[in-house]
Amino acid sequence: MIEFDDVTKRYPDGTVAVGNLSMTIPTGAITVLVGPSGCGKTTSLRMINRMIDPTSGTIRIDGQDVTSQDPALLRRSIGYVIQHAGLFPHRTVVDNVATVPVLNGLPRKQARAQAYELLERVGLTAGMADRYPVQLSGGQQQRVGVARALAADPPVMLMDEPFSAVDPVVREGLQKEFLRLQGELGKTIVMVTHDIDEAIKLGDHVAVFAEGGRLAQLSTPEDLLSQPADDFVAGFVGRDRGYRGLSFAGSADLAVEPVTAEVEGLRLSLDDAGRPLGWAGSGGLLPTEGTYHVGDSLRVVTDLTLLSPAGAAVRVDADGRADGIVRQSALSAYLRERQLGRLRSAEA
Ligand SMILES: Nc1ncnc2c1ncn2[C@@H]1O[C@H](COP(=O)(O)OP(=O)(O)OP(=O)(O)O)[C@@H](O)[C@H]1O
Repeated sequence: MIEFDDVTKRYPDGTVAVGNLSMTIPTGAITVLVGPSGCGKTTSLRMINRMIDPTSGTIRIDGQDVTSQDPALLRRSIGYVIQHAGLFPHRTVVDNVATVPVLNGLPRKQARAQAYELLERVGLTAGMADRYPVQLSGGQQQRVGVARALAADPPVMLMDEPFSAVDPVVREGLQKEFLRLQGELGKTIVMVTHDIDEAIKLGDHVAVFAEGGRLAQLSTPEDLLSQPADDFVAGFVGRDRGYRGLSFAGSADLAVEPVTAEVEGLRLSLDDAGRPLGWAGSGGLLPTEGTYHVGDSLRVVTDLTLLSPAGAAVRVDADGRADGIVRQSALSAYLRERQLGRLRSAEA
């Protein structure tokens, strides 16, 4: 657990980058700091590993005040990943990853063997390990950055815009890999981004910062979307928060109709095994535009009803056989009831 206790950072020119910040960052989860430019996210992150010291207040990691620890040793015990990876250009990839373990006293041979393993774990081939950073793509360099931060097996990792320097496709791949890795490792991760979508996708908890390092809200992504603390948060989260919030809601409770039901003059056509072929009507066969499974979110179902020529989503079982349909009207009645329930329970 990382605790900020009434932390303020005032730079010598008088700028208050972080003002009276108190928050608790839980162990073993991803907490994302998000907010507009200049609101103190990076300053807050860097105060955790003492790259910046607070003007007042205390930061504790597992109860221990960070200022009571030697800054160099503290930094080696905390993984740190930055935008553009920040690799040592004159060292090979494998040596980049092995650097901190060697500084920590691990024999070089062992550190390199471990580095090869880590590089494989983040999706890089052994052939890439002996190259220099400049010989890798931006996305590959970011992977090396993550491997390097993980090399000393630190319980805490700080990540400052780790995926922002790559194109959207590579970025999505890196985000997925990162979540998979975190699922295995369960580190305490603090990540900075200015991208609210990334925060919602990656964060178990999201801290929204406002001007002057003021913490506007710290909550789960779902609560952030459904119950923003104030107008600033609501505005920052964006206008389609209702729709985006549906990605956190399961569809298992949503009632389905039999696959034989007629919808808007169309009927689902099935193959011999019961798998959907399309919507059949007087004009011929129209595509279903996708199907969903019982484990999918309400966002997936909503999207399908928007795309479907019948305005209905088709549910399939594990073998791809259609086992129900949901029409827009039924979905919207369900969503309305759900929202009313949420508002009532928030009031109570
Ligand atoms: N060394 C410094 N001296 C004076 N002011 C600084 C210094 N470093 C940062 N600041 C100011 O402190 C405020 C917070 O900066 P910080 O880098 O923490 O913001 P941020 O939220 O990470 O921004 P961004 O998303 O643009 O990276 C900004 O107004 C910035 O200009």
